[in-house]
Amino acid sequence: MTLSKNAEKKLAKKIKRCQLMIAAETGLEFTGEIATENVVICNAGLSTGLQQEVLLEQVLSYGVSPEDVVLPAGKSYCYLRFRTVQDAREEFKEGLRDETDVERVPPGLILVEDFVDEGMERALLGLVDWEEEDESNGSLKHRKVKHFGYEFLYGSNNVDKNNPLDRKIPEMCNELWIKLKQLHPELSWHVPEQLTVNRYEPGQGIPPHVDTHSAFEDPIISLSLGSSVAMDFRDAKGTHLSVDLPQRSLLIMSGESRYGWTHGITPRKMDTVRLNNSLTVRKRELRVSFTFRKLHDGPCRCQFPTLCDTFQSESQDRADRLKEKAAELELENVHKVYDEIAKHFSETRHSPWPRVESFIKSLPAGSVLLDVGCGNGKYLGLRPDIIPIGCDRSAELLKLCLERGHKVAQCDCLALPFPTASADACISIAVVHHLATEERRRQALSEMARVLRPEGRALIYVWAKNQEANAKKSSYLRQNKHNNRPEKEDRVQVAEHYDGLLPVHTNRTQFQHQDLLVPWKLRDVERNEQEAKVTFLRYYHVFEEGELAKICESIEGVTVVESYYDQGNWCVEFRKE
Ligand SMILES: O=C(O)CCC(=O)C(=O)O
Ligand SMILES: [Fe+2]
Repeated sequence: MTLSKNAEKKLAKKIKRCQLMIAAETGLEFTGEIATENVVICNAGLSTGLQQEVLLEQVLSYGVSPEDVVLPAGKSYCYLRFRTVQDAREEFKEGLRDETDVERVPPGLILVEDFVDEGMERALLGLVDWEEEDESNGSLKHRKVKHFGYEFLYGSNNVDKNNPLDRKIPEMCNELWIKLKQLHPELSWHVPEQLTVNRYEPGQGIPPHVDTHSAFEDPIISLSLGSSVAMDFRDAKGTHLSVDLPQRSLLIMSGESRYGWTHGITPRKMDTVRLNNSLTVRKRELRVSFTFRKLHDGPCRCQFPTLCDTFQSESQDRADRLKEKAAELELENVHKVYDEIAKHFSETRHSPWPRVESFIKSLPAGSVLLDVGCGNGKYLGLRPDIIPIGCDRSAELLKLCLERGHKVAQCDCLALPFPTASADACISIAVVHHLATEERRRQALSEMARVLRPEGRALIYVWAKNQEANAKKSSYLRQNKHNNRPEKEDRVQVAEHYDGLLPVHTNRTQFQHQDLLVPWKLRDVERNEQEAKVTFLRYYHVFEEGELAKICESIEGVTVVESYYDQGNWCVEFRKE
């Protein structure tokens, strides 16, 4: 618990008083253990000005939701009534965690209690004239702010480096750095260039945010003056920690707490404070915080991509580049490769996959079956009583189909040369994962839906990123005869004719990335040497669970009938309405 010793004592006394009063009024005894479905919260009742919503919002965020909240008229306590004693215990455990749990704070967060004394607090508060209207006032609807050095732009949580303010950080603050350096010499602390003073009336707050990574150095510090407050921290996994910031304490957000968690203050008039095994509410007073930041130049290189502006913009750049280069990438690293490896590839592709075969076997006689990306045509000859038509981009693979007497057409799956509603069924096995953007993958699936007649069915297979679903290795991984392990160096190899970086996968190992190049090693027959091999790199986008079904569902007139995992593939059967 982050209360000063004094406040802690005061609160403990108050709680004891409260308990005695409730005991006298109701004849109940306090045990500290839960034996019924009721949990009493002291100093949290109608007479303390508590609103039910405030209580619910806070209690719900900790554990099981209560069936009922009882706020007896004119009393300073309330009851939470749970469905079962078990639920009440859960809540008690969760909401009123023991001392160590309550002290949980985001990693890297340091709280220095009583960082300034009351004299310094008064002096600092006196620095800001809230009546004065000038360029350093931020225009915010719900709270007042004043900026020094640079304006902190709350829209972007950034500053305009080219637009410094005339008003600099007051000199009085210098003693804060000296003290901080003495207390925490391990911090790479720089003298700040920017100060934002936030003024929160009770009931006001600040939305969850992260101070833009690339704009400011680590750490960011914030001094709480005038009132204590609970600050909410949330990480990418959804963990929520409420950290109590006592009056006159200094909050230091460094490392993970600076980069991997958002921080914010929920707008409300009181906070739930947990002390030992008790819960109580504390009214907020006027709080003024001093947040100091040092500007940072260049990109951020943190380990927390979810909240990192640099990572987000760089990955957007990568995605944009990939979009532009998608067709080129597919030409070089899919179509040309299949033409080169057609014969060898075909030798490795004989037996039909059982569930694809049973899909084909389930079709009524006379059905027109379209195989989009038919390869060597291994699914075209399964039934003499249907009309299978294959299509593929690779002329060399189509030659093999023709040799086997199949009917095939050469085309790109993004534009099928077949009339709308002309096929009864469609299969596309291990094809859509060769398309380099989600837009193109959706386009191919939409084309299949278009050519299907109403009620027509399609079966799609794509490679799964996870090759070990249900703790069982896929046949692809099981063929790892040489005990291959992912090779680090290979991952940054540049794909020829593609100006982005794509990792090169190590065959027969789990996928490390979603977009990658998979090597195909071909014996060099020209040189007729057993060992001389040429490596071709095929582009793949391997699918996450649910990804394929989600795209199919987003196509108008398509209903997903089944979505399943089969030997390292994500598979969807869909029907056209
Ligand atoms: O009031 C505080 O302590 C924090 C303010 C804050 O997060 C900010 O200004 O970015
Ligand atoms: Fe902030």
